[in-house]
Amino acid sequence: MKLKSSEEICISQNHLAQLQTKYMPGNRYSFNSSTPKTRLERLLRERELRKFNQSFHLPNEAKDGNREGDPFGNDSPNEGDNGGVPNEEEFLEGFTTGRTVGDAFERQDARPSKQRLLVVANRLPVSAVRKGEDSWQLEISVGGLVSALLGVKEFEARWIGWAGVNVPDEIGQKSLTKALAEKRCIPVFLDEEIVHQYYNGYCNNMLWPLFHYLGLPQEDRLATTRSFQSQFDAYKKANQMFADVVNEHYQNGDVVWCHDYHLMFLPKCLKEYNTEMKVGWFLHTPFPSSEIHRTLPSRSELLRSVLAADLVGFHTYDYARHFVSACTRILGLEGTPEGVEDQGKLTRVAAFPIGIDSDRFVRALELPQVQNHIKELKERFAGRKVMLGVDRLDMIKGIPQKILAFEKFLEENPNWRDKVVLLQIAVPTRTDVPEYQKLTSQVHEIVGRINGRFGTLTTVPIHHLDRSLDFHALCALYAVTDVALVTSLRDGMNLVSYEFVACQASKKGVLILSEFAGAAQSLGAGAILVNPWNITEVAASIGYALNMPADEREKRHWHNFMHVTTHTSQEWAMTFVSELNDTIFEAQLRTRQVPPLLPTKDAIERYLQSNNRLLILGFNSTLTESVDIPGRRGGQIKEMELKLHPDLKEPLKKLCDDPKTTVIILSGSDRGILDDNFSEYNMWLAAENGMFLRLTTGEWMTTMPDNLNMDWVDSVKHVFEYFTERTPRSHFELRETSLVWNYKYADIEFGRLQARDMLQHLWTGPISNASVDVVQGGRSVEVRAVGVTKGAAIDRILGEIVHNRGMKAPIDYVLCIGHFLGKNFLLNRQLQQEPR
Ligand SMILES: O=P(O)(O)OC[C@H]1O[C@H](O[C@H]2O[C@H](CO)[C@@H](O)[C@H](O)[C@H]2O)[C@H](O)[C@@H](O)[C@@H]1O
Ligand SMILES: O=c1ccn([C@@H]2O[C@H](COP(=O)(O)OP(=O)(O)O)[C@@H](O)[C@H]2O)c(=O)[nH]1
Repeated sequence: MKLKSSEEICISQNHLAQLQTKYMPGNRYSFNSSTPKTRLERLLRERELRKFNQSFHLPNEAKDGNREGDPFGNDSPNEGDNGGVPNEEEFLEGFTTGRTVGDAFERQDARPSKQRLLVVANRLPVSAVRKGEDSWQLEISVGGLVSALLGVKEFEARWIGWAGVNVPDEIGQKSLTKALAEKRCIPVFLDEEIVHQYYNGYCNNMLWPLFHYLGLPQEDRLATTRSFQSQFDAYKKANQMFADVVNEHYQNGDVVWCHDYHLMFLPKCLKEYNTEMKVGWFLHTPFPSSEIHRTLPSRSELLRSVLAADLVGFHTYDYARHFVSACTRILGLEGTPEGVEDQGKLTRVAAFPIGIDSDRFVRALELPQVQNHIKELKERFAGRKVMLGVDRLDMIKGIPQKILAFEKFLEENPNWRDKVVLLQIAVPTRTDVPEYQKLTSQVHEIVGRINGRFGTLTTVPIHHLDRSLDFHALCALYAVTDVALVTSLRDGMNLVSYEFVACQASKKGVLILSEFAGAAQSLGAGAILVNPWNITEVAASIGYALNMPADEREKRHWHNFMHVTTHTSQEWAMTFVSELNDTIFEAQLRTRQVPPLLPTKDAIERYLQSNNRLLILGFNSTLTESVDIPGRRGGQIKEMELKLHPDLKEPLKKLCDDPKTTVIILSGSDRGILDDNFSEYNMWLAAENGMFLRLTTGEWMTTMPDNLNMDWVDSVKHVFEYFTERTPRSHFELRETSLVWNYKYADIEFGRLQARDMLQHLWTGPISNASVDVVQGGRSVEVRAVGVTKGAAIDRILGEIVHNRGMKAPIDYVLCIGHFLGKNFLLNRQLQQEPR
């Protein structure tokens, strides 16, 4: 890190003073005029503070030699054995120590405090290899999730996960726990059977292919369909085991960040244990279209468990959108721009594209050992352009497709055959899963065939390695590459493409990138985007990339380099945690706005003391039987019948027979429906929002205001018929004072679009001047004569009841229970003013 000039530091000190006055006094979220009120304001300020902390504190720390908690703070390339670039051991230390800016607002002195972060992922950043009864060797794990999270140095973090090894004995478990503790890692011990069913089975044979659009097991994988239930049980059991370890180590105020498809059940387990826990969940893979997710037998359970988290994150907006859509279509919940809402509880859903620790790569290129590697590679491949693929040997990476495209290129361009080489690093992964074993032989076979076809006695066109490389070797390879080839069929993000760009400052090579990798959204402008399934297109792109003029390469590289060096893994983690903190704060604010729960004990006591009570009850969604998930199960017919819940019949009868209690059913439903359900009770029925009233022993009378104009009905009916015909599974009800179009069972997104169109027409079309109210419900549109509201009707209803009963004593108790919408607000207000 370069020291800033004194002038810059001086400016920063002024800036500090300003910031301190602006943000520091009092609590982070206290409401005075200078504190941010909206989420965006808060997040913007927090971001500004983060930037400020980075630019202001680091030079001072470097100057003081105070590098505690920041082993890489002063990274002059000449320093230390490693030139300031951490080796893998140190790299790991970097993850486990460090400062935070997440809670900077809470400090008075502008020196941020550390926020404790529990990172929970299936795999620990190190895998353990047993060397003796109680001795262990720890090796860094390979994969994008580990790479990205190791770059996160701003929190006091602990990592909880599986060490990739079965440790059945107590001595082994104790000694491994101790060895891992030095790396601030905490193991979850999974036995072989669980690993087989949970990791190899449910995670990697079921969820992984499904989330990457490869579908559920078919043909030879069909047998696994039968073991689905036991695998799912093991999945839940494994998630609970992770939760138990988190609970054991959790301290108040910790942020718990759960990662990936292995742990979709974890947020629910954690919240069941402690509702106060701050829980975030991030998915590193794509989240597929809801039509794909819908095929999964445990689709609903998994979605609901994830929704227990406070914040749910994805790499791209597309994945976030798919998730919200799955929650609306499969669970019938409300999707909003903020996330998913269920009975007033919001789970925030957003995109947080991951990045890499780009500095680490840039600095590594200057190390002597990397320079030596680079020299060797240049000599080895002199006179040939180098193309590179680096992937785990996984079917989603499109390795066979990549190699076939390269073959096609060689086939069509004989002049390139001795001038280009493809180096493919294929890291073995999930080797216990049969699909992966099959892929390995398939790739070997194709590589052998192509090398046989185009190789000579001294050279082969493809160098294929079934192994991983260490960090330095990888950096050298990235640096000497002319064209990197990423052909994932689907990929959550793909960090290899980022790492390649970070190492290309001098060469400015070309990136050919699958449009189905999340990275295509961020590096799309500089890369050549391809459809990996289209081998002809990929072959042509290889030719284009190899022949690309220097100025075009430079422009493309620069664009991507800027992105990779600014959207780092540190930024990613800090943004996620900062939004998680903010989400919790927002939820607390919202909770304050929700009307408090009825104090049941108090309500009962007062009920017992009172002598002339009035109970006003809604019907639909208040006294009816609940129907299963709407939209999918054919529950429409059942619910349209609107039946009183059988369990309520007995208590309702008792209430109605009590001479001290008057019960009114106040409903939007028409008279017939109320007659069908309540004729046998001694009560008042107020149909169509109170426009019709009857004591069950008497006749219906109307409480409609005089001169209610209903001339508009035919025009509206015409509009409703039109939309009902064009919106499958929608329907409308023609009542005497209103018309209601309901799309609760229709495709929710289509229903909403149709409703928007309909409202537009009603507000601006032929009936725009009629004296009607057009009311937009959750999943309905209602048109009714002006004045037809429960609020307006209640006065007339009360007058009628008091008169009819010849009531002398005042009403001394009113309890109103219903499923109220904003449109009934008037009624609520009136009742609140009633004497109690
Ligand atoms: O732990 P394994 O089963 O050996 O698999 C390795 C990791 O693979 C996946 O990585 C994903 O995360 C990357 C970073 O966000 C992303 O760039 C990439 O597109 C994904 O495939 C998996 O999601 C991890 O959980 C695994 O650890
Ligand atoms: O020999 C190798 C090959 C790959 N990697 C790392 O593995 C990660 C792969 O991440 P990516 O997001 O591309 O895909 P994933 O494997 O997570 O699906 C990258 O950080 C690579 O640097 C590595 O350490 N050694």
